[in-house]
Amino acid sequence: MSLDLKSLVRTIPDYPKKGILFRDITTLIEHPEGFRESVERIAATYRGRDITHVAGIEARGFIFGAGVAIALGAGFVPIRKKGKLPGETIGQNYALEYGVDTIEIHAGVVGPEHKVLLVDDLIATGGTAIAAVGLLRRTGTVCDDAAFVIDLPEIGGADKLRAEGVTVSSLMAFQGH
Ligand SMILES: O=P(O)(O)OC[C@H]1O[C@H](OP(=O)(O)OP(=O)(O)O)[C@H](O)[C@@H]1O
Ligand SMILES: Nc1ncnc2[nH]cnc12
Repeated sequence: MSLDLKSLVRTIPDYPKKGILFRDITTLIEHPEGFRESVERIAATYRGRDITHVAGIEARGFIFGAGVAIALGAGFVPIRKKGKLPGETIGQNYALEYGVDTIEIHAGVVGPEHKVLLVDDLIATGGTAIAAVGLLRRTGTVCDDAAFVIDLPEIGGADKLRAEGVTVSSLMAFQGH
């Protein structure tokens, strides 16, 4: 029987720094089979789809995105928080469930000839993912697919991302936030 990945995610009530029901993926990635199977299940959905690059959002999106990129034989594009990338960047502001931030990518890395899959650990309001897709699309690249380990559907971010013309997949959903 396949592994119950959802049971490997830890829930932290009233996470003190952020005041929300925090869905913690560290317990999932600390589990060797849980981590491997999470990455493999995401990659299986996108095999044969000509994905040239996986874009992962700092920090937790790096963990899953890098694994999916290797599994698909794609390049990895780090989407970083402001001021972290060493080269010339383009950036996008966005609102979080708990604050505001800016994400950046290196300029000139992806363009119209590329097909990018966005990967992150979790979608809540969708603010981060919508900003990431918008940023990638500003380069002219095709970014019509996004994969998440966790969806919080009551918050509605995945539906907002779908309204942007993005096909969204997730490995599990949690009610309550
Ligand atoms: O759908 P949203 O409401 O935008 O929230 C989801 C984002 O929030 C978390 O990242 P966070 O910015 O906390 O960064 P971290 O990965 O560095 O902890 C999570 O990893 C997603 O990237
Ligand atoms: N509820 C949540 N749990 C973990 N990470 C998050 N990022 C945004 N909302 C979150």
